[in-house]
Amino acid sequence: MAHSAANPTGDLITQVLQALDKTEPLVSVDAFPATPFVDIKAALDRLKSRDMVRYDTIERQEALLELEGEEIAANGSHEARVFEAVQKAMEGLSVRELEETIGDKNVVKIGQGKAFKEKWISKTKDGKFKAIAESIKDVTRGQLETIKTTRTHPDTKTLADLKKRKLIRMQKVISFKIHKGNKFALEIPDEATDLTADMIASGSWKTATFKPYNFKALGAAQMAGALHPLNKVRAELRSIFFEMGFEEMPTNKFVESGFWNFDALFVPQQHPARDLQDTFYIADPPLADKPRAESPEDKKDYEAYWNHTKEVHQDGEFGSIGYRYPWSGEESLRLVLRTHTTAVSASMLHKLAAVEGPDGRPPPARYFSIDRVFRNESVDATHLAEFHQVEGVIADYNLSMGELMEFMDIFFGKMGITGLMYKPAYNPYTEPSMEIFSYHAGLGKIVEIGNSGMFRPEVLETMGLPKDMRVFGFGLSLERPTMIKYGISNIRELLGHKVDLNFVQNSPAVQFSGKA
Ligand SMILES: N[C@@H](Cc1ccccc1)C(=O)O
Repeated sequence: MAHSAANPTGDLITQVLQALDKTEPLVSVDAFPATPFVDIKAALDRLKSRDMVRYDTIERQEALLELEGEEIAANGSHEARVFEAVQKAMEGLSVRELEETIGDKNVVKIGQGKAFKEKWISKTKDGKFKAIAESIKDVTRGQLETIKTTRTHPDTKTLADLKKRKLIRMQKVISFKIHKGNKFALEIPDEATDLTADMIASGSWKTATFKPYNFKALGAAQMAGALHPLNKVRAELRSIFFEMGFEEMPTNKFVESGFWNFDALFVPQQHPARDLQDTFYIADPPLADKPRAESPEDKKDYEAYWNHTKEVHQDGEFGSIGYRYPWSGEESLRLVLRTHTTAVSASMLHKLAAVEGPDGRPPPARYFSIDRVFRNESVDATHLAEFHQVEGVIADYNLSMGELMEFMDIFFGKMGITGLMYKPAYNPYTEPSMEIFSYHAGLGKIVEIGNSGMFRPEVLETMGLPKDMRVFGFGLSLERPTMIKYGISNIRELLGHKVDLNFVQNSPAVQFSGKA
């Protein structure tokens, strides 16, 4: 908005008024050929709103000389130059001599042909050019000179002709034809912007000139709400999940029991992830109630599931020998800030086990969530104690690893990430587990983009899911793709109190194009 054109200098306004005082109507391109159109218009609009001028917009075609046209206007047409050179040499000129005199082979080549045709020159027996005309008239040069000064030519045929010869070009010029308005004066009078109490008291309002309202003026740009870059990427990812048939999981609880965050996922109670260094524990209240149904429709026996989980940890089942340690019920009830949204996936899968599909068995399902998780990490440029996890879970009968890798290709392909690579990894709840990598051309290196795996029978069958139902899960952070997308190297630019609001306000929308 603060463009200079919207606020023309007083100088230009004074110049317009003075020029108009002498010449009326005044044509802006003639009076101010070098002043930008927008500046003139802004000045005129200011004067017009005060009834000091009236103006009409006029459009006209102007003829401008091309480079060759300029040269002819300055030095004469090719044929005229040939004639003049030949006429000056008493003995006539050979082609080479002519070329030397004029210094441009091209001028000689075109010029001598035309000069012959016009019967200005002829050739002697010894091959020299000789002038035969007394004098000539260089019509083209004359026409171009006229155009150079007037930017047009009275004969439209001449204009068309010169344009065809590429000596001139036509250009549309917008100009203003300006007349004096009813309140014309040589300068804008002093203007009051507001009617004040003082003016009313003194009566000066009666004679004051008020600045006219400009109802067309745009208001100052307002700072409106803007989606945070993480939200923009999140929205894009959600639409990819929905498009691929996923259902969104309810991830509204940040606090979970150790049971859902760890035990249901067959994470042993001595696992380092459960250490204070890795997990935030809640002090008050320290313990959750035993797992239970949260809605009357949920007919699962949570108490039995809790006990069954204990048995599988201690002694194993479903082909597993278990961990062989005394499982503590109290440890499983300790409240934690969830360390992954897989805690929610666990409770979703447990519920799925009770759903009867058309054939009486749990139907295939696809769940996803994108929400916050917490880890007791040392904070650095790329790690905070909290981040957003993108999680997907696919449950189906007889799923194979090949199908899952195919799915990953499609899913990440939609985000523009291609050429996935896998590395065997370890999660207590999946076997096999695979870290997912991709080559990032922008960074010039291979980056880890996620973690994945097939849930173990100890997890699924304890929940009551059928043996031949396989469940594949994967997780990635929302921050990583967002940082890459926006070229951010420090996570604090994205999260926390140091975030630059201008960046949030102006970050472009993300559209995963499906291209890397
Ligand atoms: N929970 C894993 C991601 C994951 C989800 C589901 C299966 C396998 C892995 C993580 O936090 O990295």
